[in-house]
Parts: sequence; C-alpha cells; structure tokens
Amino acid sequence: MGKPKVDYSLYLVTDSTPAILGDRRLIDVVKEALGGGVTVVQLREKTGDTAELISKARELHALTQSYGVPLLINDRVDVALAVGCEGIHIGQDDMELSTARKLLGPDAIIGVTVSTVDEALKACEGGADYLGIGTVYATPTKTNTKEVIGAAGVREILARIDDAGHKTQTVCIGGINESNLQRIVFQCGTAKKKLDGVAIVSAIMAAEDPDAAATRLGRLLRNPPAFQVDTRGAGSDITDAQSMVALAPSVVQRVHETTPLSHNMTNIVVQNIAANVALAVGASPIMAGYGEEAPDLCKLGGALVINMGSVDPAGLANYLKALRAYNLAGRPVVFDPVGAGATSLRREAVKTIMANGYLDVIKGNEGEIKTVFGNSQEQQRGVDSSSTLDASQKAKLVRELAAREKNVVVMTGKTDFVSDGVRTFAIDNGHEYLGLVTGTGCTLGTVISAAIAPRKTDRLGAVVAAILHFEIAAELAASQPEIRGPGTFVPAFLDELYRIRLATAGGDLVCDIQEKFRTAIFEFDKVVFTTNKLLQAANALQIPIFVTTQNRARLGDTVQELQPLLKAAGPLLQANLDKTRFSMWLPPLTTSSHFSSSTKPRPSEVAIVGIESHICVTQTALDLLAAGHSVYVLADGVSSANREEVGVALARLRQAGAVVTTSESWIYECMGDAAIPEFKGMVGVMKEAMAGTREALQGLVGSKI
Ligand SMILES: Cc1ncc(COP(=O)(O)OP(=O)(O)O)c(N)n1
Ligand SMILES: Cc1ncsc1CCOP(=O)(O)O
Repeated sequence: MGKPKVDYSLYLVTDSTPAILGDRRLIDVVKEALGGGVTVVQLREKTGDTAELISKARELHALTQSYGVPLLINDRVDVALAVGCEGIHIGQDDMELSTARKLLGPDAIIGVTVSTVDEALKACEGGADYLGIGTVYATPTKTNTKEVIGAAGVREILARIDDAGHKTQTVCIGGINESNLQRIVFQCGTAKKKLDGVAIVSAIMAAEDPDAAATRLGRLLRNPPAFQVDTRGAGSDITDAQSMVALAPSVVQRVHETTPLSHNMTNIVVQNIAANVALAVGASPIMAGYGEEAPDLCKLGGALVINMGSVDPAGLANYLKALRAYNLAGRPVVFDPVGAGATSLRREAVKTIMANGYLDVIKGNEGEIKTVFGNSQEQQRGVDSSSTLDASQKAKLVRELAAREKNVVVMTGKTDFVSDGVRTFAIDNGHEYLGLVTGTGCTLGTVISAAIAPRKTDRLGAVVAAILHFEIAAELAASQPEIRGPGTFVPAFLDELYRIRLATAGGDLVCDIQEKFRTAIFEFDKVVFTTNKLLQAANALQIPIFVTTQNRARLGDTVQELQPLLKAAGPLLQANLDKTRFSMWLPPLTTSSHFSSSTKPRPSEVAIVGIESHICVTQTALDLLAAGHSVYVLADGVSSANREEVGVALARLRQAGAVVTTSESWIYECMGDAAIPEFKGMVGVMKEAMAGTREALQGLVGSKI
C-alpha cells in the first residue's frame, strides 16, 4: 500500500470541550472544516472511554476518507489500530516513537510534538513523519503547555533540522489564528526550510462558521502577507557601505516629495519634538494614540511608530489594534521598545507586541535590543542605555535579531548598528547633544517611519538613510558657532534636518565646458563665468553637481577656472563623467539616486549649463524631460559655436517643456527664503558677480529669448 503522501498545510486538531464545540456535534464541525479545505484531521479527545473514542474515530474516519484527507489519532495507538486510520500524533510524554512505529508499521503516519532542537533532532532521527512544533503562543486550548517558544523557537528548530539534513515535514501549533497565521509562517521559515503547514484548534473548531474560517485560513496560507515586501530592484542588492550612503539622498528626497504620514503612538515626553522632526524631514505627523483610528489612518500610505515610552494597559491595547490594522494594510511599523528591560511590565509588553504583529523595524538602545532578543537578564536603569557589548557582539546581536524577526533592527549608541539579518552596517555619525535632549532618540523612530513609508523600498537602505539624515543634521547643527549647548542645539537641529532634505532635491548639470572649445564657442568665457557662479551657489546651498566632458582625451578636461570649485564640492560632485554620447543622460546620472524616478510622484528639478546648446544641452534636456524631471536651462550659461543656434535651441527646449531662465533666477529659487543662513553669503557672491552677470546676460541672452 505504501505511506500516503500528506498535505499538512491546513491541519485541523479537534477539541470536544464545551468551551470550543459548544452544543454542536464534533462530526458536523469537522465536516464543515473539511468543506473549507482542511488537509489533515487529528482527533484529540482528552476524556471519554476507549469504546466511545473508537466509535467517534470510526465515524470521523469514514468522513475524512470521503474527502481524501488523512485522520490521525492523538496519543492513542490502540484507537488508531482499531479504526485502521492513517496514523497518530504523540507527545513527549506519550508512547515512544520506536514502539509506536513497531505497533503501527512503516506505512503509518506518525507525528511527534517537539519544542526543543534536541527533541526535534531525536524525532527526525527516530523516523517521525512530521513534527508538531510548539507551543508557538500560549493558548487557552492547551493550558498544560511546557514551553512557549514563539516564532523564533520554531525557526531555530527548522534551521537546525535542515542543517542536519533531515527532510522531515513540519507544522507548528499553538495560538494560531487568522490575525497571525501569515506572520507566523513568514517569520518561522528560514531561507532553506519553510513550515509545511499550521495546526489549528480553536480558530476553526470554535468558529461560528468552520467552513468559512477554514476557507479564509487556507486563503491566507496560499498568499504572502501584505507586509511582505518584494524589494527586488529597490536597492536590496546593495551590500557595500559606499553605495548604501549614495542611496541616502534619494530616500531623503522621496520623503520631501511624497510627504508621507507618520502616525506616532508615542510617549508623553516626545509628542511635540517628534511632530516637529517629522515636519522638518518633510513628513506629515499625526500623534494619535487611539487604536480605533488606525484602520482609517493606515490607508493613507504612511507608517506607524509604536513607542512604548509611557506604556500602560490601555496604551498597549491601542498599540495592538493599530499594529493589526497596519499589518493587514501592508503598511510599515516601527517599534521603539523604550525602557524594555526596565520593569517586568515592559518586558511583558514587548512580548505581547511581538506576539501580535509584524514589526518592520525595531529600534532601541543596547539594553532594549537585548531585552527584545530575549536573552537579557539585565535590569535596565530607566530608559537610558548602558553598554556591555563590544562592536562585533552588537553587530551579531542586531543581525541575529533581524534574521529571526525577518525585519530591520537598529541598535542606537555612539556607533549605531543596523541590520536586515544579512547586511549589517555600523554608523558613526551623530553628536553628543542628541543624548542631552530628552526624546531626540525617540524622534529617530519618526524619521525612520517616514523613510520606510513607500512600499517598494529597500527597508535597510531607507533606515540607513534616515539615520544618516538625522545624525548628520545633528553634527551640522552642533558645529554652528552660535550653538552653546543642548538648548540652542534643538532649533538648529530642526533647521539642519530641514536644510538637508531641501538640498537633496534637484541638481546642477555642467555640460562639456572643455578647454578645446574655448576659442570655438560663442561667448565661451561668459558660459564659464555663469558656471563659476552656479558652482559657488551649489557648494553653498549643498546642491548636487553632475559634470560631463565630451571625449576628454581629445577635447580636454573641464576648464581650469572651474576645477577649484569642483574640487571644493567634495561629495556634492556626484559625477564627473567622460562621454561620447551627446546627451549627459547616461549612467551614473540615470541610475543616481537623485534621478531614480521609479517611485517618485514629483520629479527632480535640474539646472543645465554648458555647450553646445543645440546639441549636448538640447539632448540632455530632452532626455531629462522624458524621464519626468523638471528642467531649467540657464540661458546665460549655455552657448554654441554659431550664435544663431542658441536662440533656436532654447525656443525648442521651451516648447518641449523646459524652463528657460537665468542663473540668478535659479539660484534665488534654490534659496527660496532670505532668512536661510546661506542667504547673506550668496548675496555677497551675487553682488560681486553683478557686472559679469550683466555681461553674460547681454552677450548670451540679449534678444534671443
Ligand atoms: C500537530 C500537533 N502538534 C502538537 C500537538 C500536541 O501534542 P501533545 O504534546 O501530545 O499534547 P496533547 O495534544 O496531547 O495535549 C498535537 N496534538 N498536534
Ligand atoms: C494541542 C496543542 N499543542 C500545543 S498548543 C495546542 C493547542 C492549540 O490550540 P489553538 O489552535 O486553539 O491555539
């Protein structure tokens, strides 16, 4: 006959206790569940005499056979033998596996309960057909549970039996229902070994409509959870620090452009500063602690921050409601387990939150992350962090926690560690003033929420970008001469958050201003003059610069006059590319984070200067327009060999949708406000350049536009 092939995916374990079955008949409920698609049935009766059990089992077996579904008997080999059903399920305190196998023969299905790696390895070696791994979560259905192992425990067992080369099939059991099934399956599986199914009692047996419940559970099993994001092509392949840093401006820019909702359920201390930080980075904050609002708020395309800094029972219930709503909507959640190890209540709250939903990012200090990991016996003092781990231990901890939770984990500190379980980075930015202002650490969660709000984004890249934005702003703020301490630091910090995000938008393109063209191009020196002014402004206003040369070997480098400014630009000079194509719109420009347009609802704003206006400038501008960007052609900074070409080219570009304007107009537009700190310096530059600007305008613009 041979051993039947079993589909373990939706495994029903019965329960005849009144609390679950009510006044219904077991056979009727199982029939409905079979109708809903359960794939295995286990008869689990803890009371009643043997004859009664055999008769129930016979009746059930006839039913399950008619659905082509195997029936297994809990604990009782004798009953299985009497009925001739497909097999049994035994626990650690039941008959030995080897004895059961002898009695039932090689073709019987025998499942074994395991809650530790040793038990699992032993059962696999002993020839179990499947493992019932649990208890995943505490459940009123079985109160004599020895171990509650969570998804982390299941995952560990799966990984270890896979490492040992066992192909034994697996289900997990305990507290599984419609609200957590997808997350449990998602978090339990390793890259190499996934669960073969879930075993469920009450979520089907106690359901008002077991057929519908089983149908819904089956559907959930067959589909990936809403929060599982496919980030292929969104940066998840980036593994080196340099590329990760290069990605950051696009993340900052995207927040600026999309104004994502940052829904903060946060503590009483940080409400105000968190809202201001959200605004400074370009997010739209809502400080809403009432969970009933979450089903509406989660539809607005933002992300949730659960900061348990002032947790209480009502707050916890609200977090859980919001967590559920955001998980169901596939919207990201940042969890800040503030003071996680400080009290037993907080430790319990962490467990409850983690058992009730998927957390896309967990951010905490060392003590908090240790508590979340679950191996900390340390008593945390208040919510502050004290460190006992060295750098490699910290990196290992965040990596292991992230791998276990299948999310991103951030451990903040003098050096921050961030990991998605595969890639781990250390970030050494920030300033000590951040530690002297209450609540700033919490506001990092808010910045992260804004960065991870878009669905198709590499979460790790977004989190790294958020940390860089936050910590570099702190450094810039603290370095200003008027900052005397944490009090003056806070407003400067908000300013810098704001300024950095403005600076990430747009860029200046300098097209082929090369030595060999000096004598051939009409009013070449004026193009150079305008470009010089533009580069000064870019350096002062932190605007990214992209430079090209056409066939550098033959036509020379960008002219000498501009070289000191390009050098001074440092990392602002994003590309200095030699080309043969006429258009500048080539990698790395096209792939640069400034212009990656995959998720952008609003395009970048780009200014172009250079030569020749009717060839390279025209083709670059047309390509940028086609890619969805806003193009500003600076008429006092572009020229051609034949002066007549310039006006024709500018007219064409204007018609194609480019804005034809002047360098001064563009620079003032970039500043936006005379109150910004750079304004004074820039006015000085403009004044000094006044005569040259006039000459450039007269020479290059004249009556041409
Ligand atoms: C599929 C599955 N897994 C685990 C159990 C638990 O069995 P056991 O440890 O024998 O506990 P009781 O069910 O006897 O209380 C199970 N029944 N089914
Ligand atoms: C039999 C068993 N073994 C471990 S937990 C459990 C009961 C699971 O019941 P429920 O699916 O209602 O949580």
